[in-house]
Amino acid sequence: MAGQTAKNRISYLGPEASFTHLAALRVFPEGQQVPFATIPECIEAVAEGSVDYAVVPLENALEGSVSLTVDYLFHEAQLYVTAEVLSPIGQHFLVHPDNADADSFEAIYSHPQALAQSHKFLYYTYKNTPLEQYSSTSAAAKMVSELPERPIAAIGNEFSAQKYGLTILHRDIHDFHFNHTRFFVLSKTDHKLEIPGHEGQIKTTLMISPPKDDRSGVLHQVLSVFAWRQLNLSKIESRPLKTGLGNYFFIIDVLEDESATMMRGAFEELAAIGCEVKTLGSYYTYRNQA
Ligand SMILES: O=C(O)C(=O)Cc1ccccc1
Repeated sequence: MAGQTAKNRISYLGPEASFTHLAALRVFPEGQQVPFATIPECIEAVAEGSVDYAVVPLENALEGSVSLTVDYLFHEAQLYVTAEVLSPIGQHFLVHPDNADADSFEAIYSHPQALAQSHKFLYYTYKNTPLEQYSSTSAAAKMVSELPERPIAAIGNEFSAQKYGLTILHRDIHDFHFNHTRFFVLSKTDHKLEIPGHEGQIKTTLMISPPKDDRSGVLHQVLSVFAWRQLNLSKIESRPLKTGLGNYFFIIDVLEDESATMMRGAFEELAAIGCEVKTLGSYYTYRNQA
């Protein structure tokens, strides 16, 4: 059981005050936080061992999966999930204090997920203002703070506003009240991060590739492996295998520890029906406050 010492190095999508940074601080308040410019760079850092953990966004309640993270975990890296962090996400419209009285803006910058989560607000309030994708919400906020002579805005969180000295011109502009993001805490070794405050339920994430013969009813067979053992699923999603149109793998979250007898039976039966199973490990859930 690793993960609690101040010596841990943690990669996150930077710069400081991104949503991912806040998630990383929830589980490693004393760790050494190392910012990277992209999600793949965060994952590569843990895969090559220059950091101990990577904290990456996996899915958002409004926008669905962050496919970059899911696909990287399936195709590129053999890593394990040691914890998940569920964070409430509040998006605000941030401007340089010098531009707080501007009635129009040259452009609005943010991470694509933040722009998408605020789509209705942006459409109705700043219909003709160009939306520019940026590497993260905090990178956009930092950029706006460095260019007071340009009437531009960023979308991001309250901590970015504080950190980079920006004014919140419009608060809570995300389109639906229930806006949460799920983050994974990844490591090269298969273990559970156990620090105070986790929820009781253990979860296991599996990536299952169906047999190549493409016979009918395979998904039904896969689901029945879990159903008759009364193994509860909290998520199922399909992603392209990238081997041809119509070829998919399934990401399944099971509310059980992978070492449980029923789970070991499920793995054997999945192998018997010709499925390849990649387990990302079993882990606890940690919640972040708003
Ligand atoms: O850009 C950020 O701040 C991130 O950490 C990525 C992100 C963007 C929007 C919601 C959750 C995570």
